[in-house]
Amino acid sequence: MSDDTESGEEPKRRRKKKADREVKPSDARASKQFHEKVKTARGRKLSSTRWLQRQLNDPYVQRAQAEGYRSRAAYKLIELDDRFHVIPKGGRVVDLGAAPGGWVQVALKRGASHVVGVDLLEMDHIAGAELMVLDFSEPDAPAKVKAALGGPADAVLSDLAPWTTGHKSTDHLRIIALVELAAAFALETLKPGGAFVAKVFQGGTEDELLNQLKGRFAKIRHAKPPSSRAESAETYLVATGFKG
Ligand SMILES: C[S@@+](CC[C@H](N)C(=O)[O-])C[C@H]1O[C@@H](n2cnc3c(N)ncnc32)[C@H](O)[C@@H]1O
Repeated sequence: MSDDTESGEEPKRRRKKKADREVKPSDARASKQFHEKVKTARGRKLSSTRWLQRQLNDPYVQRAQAEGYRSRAAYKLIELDDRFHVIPKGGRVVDLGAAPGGWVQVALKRGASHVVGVDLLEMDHIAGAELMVLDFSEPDAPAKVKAALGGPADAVLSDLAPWTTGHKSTDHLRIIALVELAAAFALETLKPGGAFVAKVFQGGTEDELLNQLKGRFAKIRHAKPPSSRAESAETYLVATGFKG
């Protein structure tokens, strides 16, 4: 996944033995009161040390733990929905790139009646949601998701963030490809009045995507929710009032 990922979970490849940790992430009291400094332990890369330190000092990570959300990313959807009202009560919602499930939890909490979450990674069960392990870039993936949805969507949400290779132009193309797939799916699946929310990265081919979407929605905006880290290139495209 891109280094821009803001999921509350440490990427698996960076996970180290508990004994390497200077401070337990679960020790909420300690992390609330002090800015934690994490020493670089033997065998832990500097990038992992930085990740751990950032997590321990992040108020959204602490809030997610306290409020039972699986990821700090949940707050991005909460903030976007507070502002743009993209999740209608009783609505059908698709969440692309859903793991570990923060957005799915938010969509259900905000009254969506049918939520389909899709990810390459397996997710623990969430009552009331249908979770699919699926590579959304596979040709038959959109049809499978539509079948699970069982009717037109009120909202198509995409927090998809590809795993990066380190090769800049390859990574760039992967990011663009995923956003375009999500947009194409939204255009095919939304019901009139529906909303499309997608993570995009500054420096992507946003102009092309915007041209594709203009005229199909009443309003298209870009928004960076306060919980999205300032140093992250991510922002969200929010298209509302699908015209059909
Ligand atoms: C930033 S995380 C999503 C966090 C999520 N919104 C939450 O609230 O917990 C991005 C997700 O996109 C998924 N992803 C990336 N490429 C994908 C693909 N081709 N198909 C399905 N999921 C993909 C990753 O596995 C990752 O879990």
